Amino acid sequence: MRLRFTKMHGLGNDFVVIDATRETVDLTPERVRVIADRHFGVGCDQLLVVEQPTQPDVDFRYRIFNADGGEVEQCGNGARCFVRFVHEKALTDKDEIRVETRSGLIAPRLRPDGLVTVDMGVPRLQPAQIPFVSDSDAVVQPLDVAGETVAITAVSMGNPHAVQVVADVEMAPVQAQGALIEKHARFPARVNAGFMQVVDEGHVRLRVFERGAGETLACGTGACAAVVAGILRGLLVSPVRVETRGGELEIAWSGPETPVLMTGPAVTVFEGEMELA
Ligand SMILES: N[C@@H](CCC[C@H](N)C(=O)O)C(=O)O
Repeated sequence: MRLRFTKMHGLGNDFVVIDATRETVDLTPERVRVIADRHFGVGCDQLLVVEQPTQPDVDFRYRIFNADGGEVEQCGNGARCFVRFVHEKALTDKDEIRVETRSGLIAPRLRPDGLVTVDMGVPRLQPAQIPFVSDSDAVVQPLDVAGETVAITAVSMGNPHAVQVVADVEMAPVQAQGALIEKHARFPARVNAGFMQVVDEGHVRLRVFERGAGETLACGTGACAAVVAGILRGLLVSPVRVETRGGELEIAWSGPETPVLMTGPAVTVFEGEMELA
């Protein structure tokens, strides 16, 4: 199978994007892993597939696969790249697009300055919605990680996040602890592990160990979840500038039962073709 793709990134969180609106693309977890492999394939953190919608009044369906081959519910940086992709491929001329994802509808908007704002939906905070095994719905909950108690806030942006506050994000045990939190038994669907340093009430530094991809240069849903956690903990006031290793996002949230708005860039790097067995 010959696969045409576009390589894109949002703040260095990189994607292979496939247009499946006109032809069916037969993706297996093994094929996704090969495409995402940085030595034997194209290389990416996530693979994004753009399809025709399955629901009325929706423009597209957008599917997301982690580098480990697993299909997931949501991807914030991917949502911004998705909008740029459908414009560059002339699949639509709408600036405001309604998109079906595994976890519901999102509404990205391409702005005149080239940045993309995405309505990422209302964050889910009840343990069962995340899913997180807990008898309590307290904002801050203890999590035992290899004998150490870590204070986390569990948030779903469609996909699950465990956010902790750290003194210095550059010194945080992102690799070692992130890998343990990702597969923690209290997160039955696994989880993205966020490490957030609060600089002031409108500015944080963030690193995320992503489920199915390891640490990435930025995580859009991770940024949304971190700001939600920070506001719920009384540490932040919307809007918040989120500094990642790959660049900055602005995240706005007016509080429970309101959607999170994420604004940031999306970049096309190159187009290519790959032979898939
Ligand atoms: N990089 C993404 C999130 C991709 C999915 C995530 N690894 C998961 O498994 O939930 C983003 O920008 O949000």
